[in-house]
Amino acid sequence: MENLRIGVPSKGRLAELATDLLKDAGLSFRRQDRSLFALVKDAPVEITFLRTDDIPVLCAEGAIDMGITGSDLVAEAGVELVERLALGVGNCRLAVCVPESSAIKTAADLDGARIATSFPHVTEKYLAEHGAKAHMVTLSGSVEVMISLGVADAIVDLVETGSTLAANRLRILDEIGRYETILIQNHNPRHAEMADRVVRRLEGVVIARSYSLLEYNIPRTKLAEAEKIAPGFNSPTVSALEDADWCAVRVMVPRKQVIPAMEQLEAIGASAILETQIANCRL
Ligand SMILES: Nc1ncnc2c1ncn2[C@@H]1O[C@H](COP(=O)(O)OP(=O)(O)OP(=O)(O)O)[C@@H](O)[C@H]1O
Ligand SMILES: O=P(O)(O)OC[C@H]1O[C@H](OP(=O)(O)OP(=O)(O)O)[C@H](O)[C@@H]1O
Ligand SMILES: [Mg+2]
Repeated sequence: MENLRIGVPSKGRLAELATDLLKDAGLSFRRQDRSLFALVKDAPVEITFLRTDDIPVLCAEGAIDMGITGSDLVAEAGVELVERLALGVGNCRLAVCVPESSAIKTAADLDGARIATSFPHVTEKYLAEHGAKAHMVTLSGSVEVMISLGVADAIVDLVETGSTLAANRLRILDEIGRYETILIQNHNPRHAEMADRVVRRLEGVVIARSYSLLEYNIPRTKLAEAEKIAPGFNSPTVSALEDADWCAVRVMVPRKQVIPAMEQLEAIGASAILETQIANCRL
């Protein structure tokens, strides 16, 4: 059977994120210099390095079976694909932005305006939904500067921290959508069984990265209360201790909730509370 082909960003902010995820999932490869192709060790998989924004269309066309790219770029490409897995990285929003002092106050005010963007299709759809028609200036980058260059009255661009907007004295008029890095697949992969294995492997890493393992000892009388604080992915594992009044608990806790959970557990009488990072998991 032919190898499964996975498209991975060759450069830009998603390149390293995607490569690290695949390696952590046991899909290791070595990219030589600027080569556009690599074989995965010990699996019938080959990696093709492509531009992030070309990955959706190349996947839909069948040149690659799977790909790692932004869901914003999938929406913009408007192609038929299967979204297999959200990868928990690359979170951003697409927003309509105007100068802080602009007279444009609502989406309807965009009627007749000039809008600079790298997302013309998503923008046109948004404008149509708001009954507005605008002159589109389509660019591949540096969109925020187009207002001060006098090319546009508004922009539609990705916002992450908001620092680019602040630096250019722009404000968000409306949010069009929220996006993240995803694993996509075409409808007829060359190696469907391997494609499912890639999904399961990456899922193990994605879940492991977003959870920690908490272990603690607690008086049995407080166990029910402790389980409310940290209910776990499935349910906590409880083991007996030499002192029959106490038990030991192991539970998965979302990373962001670990510190407050530790504090609350301590407050109800837990002791020896340990956090361990999970490298990989199958649940
Ligand atoms: N702050 C952000 N700005 C832009 N894209 C982001 C941001 N955060 C996450 N992303 C995601 O990264 C994708 C852009 O990936 P790309 O490979 O083009 O990286 P880049 O660093 O913008 O490269 P380039 O310098 O070529 O523009 C976006 O489509 C989006 O899915
Ligand atoms: O909200 P922030 O955290 O400031 O991030 C958003 C900025 O990052 C991206 O630009 P990028 O760095 O990719 O430059 P580019 O315009 O050359 O693509 C995006 O196009 C915004 O300009
Ligand atoms: Mg960019």
